[in-house]
Amino acid sequence: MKTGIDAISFDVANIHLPIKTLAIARNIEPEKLEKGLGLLKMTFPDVHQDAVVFGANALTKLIIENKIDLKEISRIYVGTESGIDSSKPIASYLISLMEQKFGEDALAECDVVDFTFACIGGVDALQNCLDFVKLNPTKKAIVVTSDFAKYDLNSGGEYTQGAGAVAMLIAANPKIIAFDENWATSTKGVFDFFKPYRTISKEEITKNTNNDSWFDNLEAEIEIHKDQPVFDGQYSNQCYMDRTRNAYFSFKKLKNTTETLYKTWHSIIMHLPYSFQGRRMLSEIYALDSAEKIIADDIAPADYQTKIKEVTKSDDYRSFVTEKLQPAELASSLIGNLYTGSIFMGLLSTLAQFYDTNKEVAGTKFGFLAYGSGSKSKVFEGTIQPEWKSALENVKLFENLAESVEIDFNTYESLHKKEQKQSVRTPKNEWVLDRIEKEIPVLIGARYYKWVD
Ligand SMILES: CC(C)(COP(=O)([O-])OP(=O)([O-])OC[C@H]1O[C@@H](n2cnc3c(N)ncnc32)[C@H](O)[C@@H]1OP(=O)([O-])[O-])[C@@H](O)C(=O)NCCC(=O)NCCSC(=O)C[C@@](C)(O)CC(=O)[O-]
Repeated sequence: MKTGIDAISFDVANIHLPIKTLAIARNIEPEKLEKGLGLLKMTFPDVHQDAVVFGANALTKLIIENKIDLKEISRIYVGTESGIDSSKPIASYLISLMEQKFGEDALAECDVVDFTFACIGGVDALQNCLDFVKLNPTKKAIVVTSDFAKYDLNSGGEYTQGAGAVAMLIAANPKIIAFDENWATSTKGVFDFFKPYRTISKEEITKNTNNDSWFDNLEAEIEIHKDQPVFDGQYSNQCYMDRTRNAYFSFKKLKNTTETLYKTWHSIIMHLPYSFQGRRMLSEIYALDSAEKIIADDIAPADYQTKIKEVTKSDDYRSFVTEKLQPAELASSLIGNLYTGSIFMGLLSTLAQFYDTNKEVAGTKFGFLAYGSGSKSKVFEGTIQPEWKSALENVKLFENLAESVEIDFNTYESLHKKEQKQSVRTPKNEWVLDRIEKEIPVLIGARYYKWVD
């Protein structure tokens, strides 16, 4: 029995800063970002948007556009690294919003949970749901990936920001893609990118307050969470390369094949923290797994890096990139990093590109290289199904992205600093963050959302 993705939908922050505007403001050569990293636009959440809003909008679209009977849904598993609570998962918020929209108890028997492992949490949720459907073929699951990739102002990650969600229906005999049995994993505990709790002293917190008695209960130090990660960019690239290479060659062993694996893949879908990450990172695998052995595994480390760099400049590699990777890059250039959603947006971008150019890809194999900082890679593959085109009819990815509203640099900075109070875009037919409870002490921090017609 086949299992895989039966339907797909998405929601992204539909306001953006042109990357050129950011480059000029930060005194970076625009060509570096546009031609070196492949960036064109950077989406950023509006005042009324957060990871719950993106997830709820993608999920609502998935349900309505595919006329999903919620009684058939046994699980909604969320991949995210933008949790807004250490206890209550985003999945719990999604359930309450779906009940508001589709009726009380609509999902009362549905199992829901968040999966967190940086950008690979959505792939972990997918693998888990596939196993569940294999065991329970009459049941269905939904995977929602939702994140806000926010970096500090002026940091090396600033131009890779983005925000949004992808939701997918996982079922037996799927319409879009059926995944194969083999999944290879490579894991190593590292500090390439992480979002630690940072400590702040009671003295620091209370120095500007008028001795409010609520603060008496504070411990000497409390832990605060910041959306922006601590990261080492070039080291994170090295970890990405090491994990994906190891998982790729483990995958070959699992398949017991000596043929050049990537040649058997019609398209390659990778985690894209920015558009050109895949093409910059895949050159090592390309060279090591080529029939001609472009580089040897055992050359001296200094030469090794130079050789890999040379491979990326070759005509062969360039046409390989155009053929197998570029369709996945297109949406990433217009959105930025979606963390858990990036790899699935790459799949959607590839299929939308083939849909719009009327290319038939049913029966072809797609290879997936997932990565999450911290760090873990998973390599797996799937076959595009005969009904993929009809399943994509309503998605209209590039039409939707073209409607994104441009913002200027001052608006971007005031949104980033949370100084902006008024939404840039008037919401329509979507979920919005209504308010966050500020009253002390009961329900402080509780978030309330509403549907806007
Ligand atoms: C991604 C980095 C490291 C980039 O770091 P960087 O220092 O901005 O850029 P770079 O120096 O690595 O590369 C610039 C490229 O532009 C080229 N260039 C230069 N000038 C020009 C010009 N004038 N015209 C044309 N091209 C130009 C230059 O030649 C080079 O291309 P290359 O030759 O190496 O292919 C940085 O943005 C960063 O630290 N980002 C945040 C972390 C990150 O995204 N890491 C990626 C791997 S980890 C990951 O993917 C997981 C993650 C981040 O998504 C989190 C999670 O798992 O949750």
